[in-house]
This record gives sequence, structure tokens and C-alpha cells, in this order.
Amino acid sequence: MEREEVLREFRDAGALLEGHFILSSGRHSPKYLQCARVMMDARRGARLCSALAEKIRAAGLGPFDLVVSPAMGGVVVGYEMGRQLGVPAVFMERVEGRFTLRRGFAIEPGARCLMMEDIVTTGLSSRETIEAIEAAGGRTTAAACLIDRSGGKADLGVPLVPLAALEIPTYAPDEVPQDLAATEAVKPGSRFLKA
Ligand SMILES: O=P(O)(O)OC[C@H]1O[C@H](OP(=O)(O)OP(=O)(O)O)[C@H](O)[C@@H]1O
Ligand SMILES: O=C(O)c1cc(=O)[nH]c(=O)[nH]1
Ligand SMILES: [Mg+2]
Repeated sequence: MEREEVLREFRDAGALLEGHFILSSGRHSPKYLQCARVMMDARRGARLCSALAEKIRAAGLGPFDLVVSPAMGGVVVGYEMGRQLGVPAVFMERVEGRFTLRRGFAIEPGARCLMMEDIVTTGLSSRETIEAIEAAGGRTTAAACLIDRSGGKADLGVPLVPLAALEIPTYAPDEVPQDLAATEAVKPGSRFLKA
């Protein structure tokens, strides 16, 4: 699937947002990709994940025993990737900030895992998930995401296959351009969310 086609799916889903966003990393951005809106339509989710599964195979990666994704953004996309690859899918949740397997999920010792994210920006959440997979006894042999918005700069320490790569500017809190800083910021993600 070409990048323009991926972006058309996001646009049609109303998932390409403009405004002032505080990202998971604490960086600020005038653009946000809301994958939850993309995955609202199961057929759209299947189209995108089927194309990504094909791209992973074409890169010579796999087979995998398990798909592991970080909540919340990774949950639905991880489930669909498990379906496309024909393997089980589990997700990790933050408990006091650390990604943890709950709900009876476990990883067999040495299991070959695909770490599946919705979005990669700095790669921090992906690296945290990969560390948690290793701590649980698995091996992350590859990672994948719908959009890598670092333009290929994020280093996960394992091969990363994005369905599309984009370069979208982000700013440290003390470097936010004046026009952006003048608008109210929203934080759509769940990191540091308080009950
Ligand atoms: O590469 P990074 O800089 O880590 O940014 C990308 C991460 O940010 C978002 O999650 P977030 O922590 O906002 O929570 P969510 O999954 O609940 O949306 C997204 O789902 C990725 O997990
Ligand atoms: O970096 C993030 O937190 C992030 C960026 C983005 O565009 N979409 C998203 O869900 N998270
Ligand atoms: Mg996330």
C-alpha cells in the first residue's frame, strides 16, 4: 500500500488532526494521528493490517509466535495483526508507569514476538514494550506500526516495519513556536493519565 493510500484511509477516518497536542513523550506537535478512529471501522483496520503483514513478510521477517502491543493505542491494532498473521495477540498495560502483562497473559520462554504499535514518534513506548517482552521471557524479533512519524529516525534496536513513514515536527516544551504556544494544548494519550 502506497503512503498516499495509507494517508487517505486516515483522512477518510477523520484521524488526521490539527491543533496543539502534547504527545506521550511530552513533546508538542501541531498534528496528531488518532489511530483509534482508523480502527473504528473493522474493514479499514483489516485493509491496513493486511497490507502491513504483507510488508513484514516481504522484508523477510517472521514467522512469529505472538503479537505483543502496548495499551491503549496498540490494543486494537495488535489484535488485528494477530488475526492477519494467524498468531495470538496480547497487550501490556502500564502499572505505576511500567508495561506489565495482566489478565492471565503470559509469554512462552523464547517466544518470537512482533511488537506492534499504532504510532512511533520517539520510539520510547516501543522500547519500553520491547524491554517488558524480554523481562517476561520473550524475544522481540521485529516491530511494526501503522505510522512512523519520526521519518525512520526512531531506533528500537530491532527492525521496524511501518506501513507508512512521515516526518512530522515535534517541539520540546521550551521550544514551542509562539503561534502554537498561544493555543491551548490537549493530551489525547493515556501515559500519565490520572483516574
Ligand atoms: O514513540 P513515542 O514517543 O513513545 O510515542 C508513540 C506512543 O504514544 C502513543 O501512546 P500514549 O502513551 O499516548 O498512550 P495511548 O496508547 O493510550 O494513546 C502511541 O499509542 C504510542 O504508544
Ligand atoms: O507521540 C504520540 O504520543 C502520538 C502521536 C500521534 O500522532 N498519535 C498518537 O496516537 N500518539
Ligand atoms: Mg500508545
